[in-house]
Amino acid sequence: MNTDSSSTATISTSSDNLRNRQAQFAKELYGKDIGTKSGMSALLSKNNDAQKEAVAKYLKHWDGKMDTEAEKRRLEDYNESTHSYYNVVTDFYEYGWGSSFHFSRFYKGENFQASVARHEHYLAYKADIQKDDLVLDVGCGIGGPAREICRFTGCNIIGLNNNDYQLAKATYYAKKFKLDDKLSFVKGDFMHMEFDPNTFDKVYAIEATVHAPTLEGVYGEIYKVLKPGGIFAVYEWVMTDKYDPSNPEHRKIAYEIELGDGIPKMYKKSVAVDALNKVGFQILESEDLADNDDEVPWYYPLTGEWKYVQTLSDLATFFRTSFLGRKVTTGLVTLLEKVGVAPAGSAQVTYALEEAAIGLVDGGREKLFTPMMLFVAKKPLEKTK
Ligand SMILES: CC(C)=CCC[C@@H](C)[C@H]1CC[C@H]2C3=C(CC[C@]12C)[C@@]1(C)CC[C@H](O)C[C@@H]1CC3
Ligand SMILES: C[S@@+](CC[C@H](N)C(=O)[O-])C[C@H]1O[C@@H](n2cnc3c(N)ncnc32)[C@H](O)[C@@H]1O
Repeated sequence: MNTDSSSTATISTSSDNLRNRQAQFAKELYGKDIGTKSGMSALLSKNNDAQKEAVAKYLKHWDGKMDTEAEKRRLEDYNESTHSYYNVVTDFYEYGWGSSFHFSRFYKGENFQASVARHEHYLAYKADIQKDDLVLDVGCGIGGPAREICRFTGCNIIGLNNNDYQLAKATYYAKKFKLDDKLSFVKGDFMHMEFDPNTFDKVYAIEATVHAPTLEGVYGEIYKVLKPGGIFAVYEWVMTDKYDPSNPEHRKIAYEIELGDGIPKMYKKSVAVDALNKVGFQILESEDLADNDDEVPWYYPLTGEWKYVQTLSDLATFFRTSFLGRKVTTGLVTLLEKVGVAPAGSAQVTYALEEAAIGLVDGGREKLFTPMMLFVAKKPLEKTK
């Protein structure tokens, strides 16, 4: 009994320490008006020493080693490592992609923003989100999807995130767009949720739970906080059934995705299915939305192939995300870092993002990887396990 309570106290003290340290660090990195600047302007105003430390903390696990020991270290350090990853990539993401940090399908004639919003609406529809529902957004980024889903359905959303900088931005935008009566954002690790059990009507997660060291861990936490009868809908990042980890070409692609996207370990689809079942969910639907003959593939903005661009309004986004645009960004950031305008380590981040882009496109083309494995799962009314 004693041992139990003292170990619980030790765990919560150490997680409080981590939380305080991370919050303090974000303030050092971004200064007191944290969250109010965007993209390149935010990047250029970062503190040099703090940025150097954040880049080192992210990249220390990515030294090319693919053995089980290296993987174990990445899995153990998932929280700090992911936190550091988003401390250094968030401004690039916002500059290159916008405020929703996920992929989407594209229809002919549909522009980039419309496709991103439709992908979010589709998940809200699949999760059966209704007006005034209390909804949890697991790994909410800077709140792009939460703002869109709130406008689309009229629900109330709590966004959970372990990154202080993104939380500051999400909170700032909710206020700016007058959605702060419906949206709130809280700091927390999705592997150890602090909400009361059976709190939420619906839960969704968009391209976030892939950062978990184990899918069973994060799905188990979601199951706990969802009300009985509630729905969980997720776009999961997984390697497809075609992926063979013993094939060096396949493993190289998975490693590029892990490195460039700050993921401790990419799992296969079957691992996600087993994890959902094991924690008690009843899977209502599972579909790989990337497994189709779409004329415009989901990874097109990263290819640099002009033939896919759908509207003139997408030209700026397409240029920034394309191979050529990325080279221009890397060159400019390298120059700005050399003359002391961009913080130290920024160029290294652009190299890592380049690996991400290459791994994602190769994984997409070969159908070894999908960023949109849709699972719709229900927490049964009666306890089944
Ligand atoms: C990391 C996870 C689980 C999801 C994020 C998905 C995407 C939003 C990102 C994956 C790779 C990112 C890159 C960029 C934007 C956001 C992603 C597409 C850039 C285009 C941002 C601008 C840089 O100069 C190049 C980046 C390449 C990778
Ligand atoms: C690719 S972003 C997606 C963000 C958002 N869902 C969207 O689509 O814009 C992944 C998100 O998961 C969050 N995340 C990663 N690990 C986490 C953890 N252990 N606990 C809470 N959030 C986490 C990151 O901080 C980031 O906001």
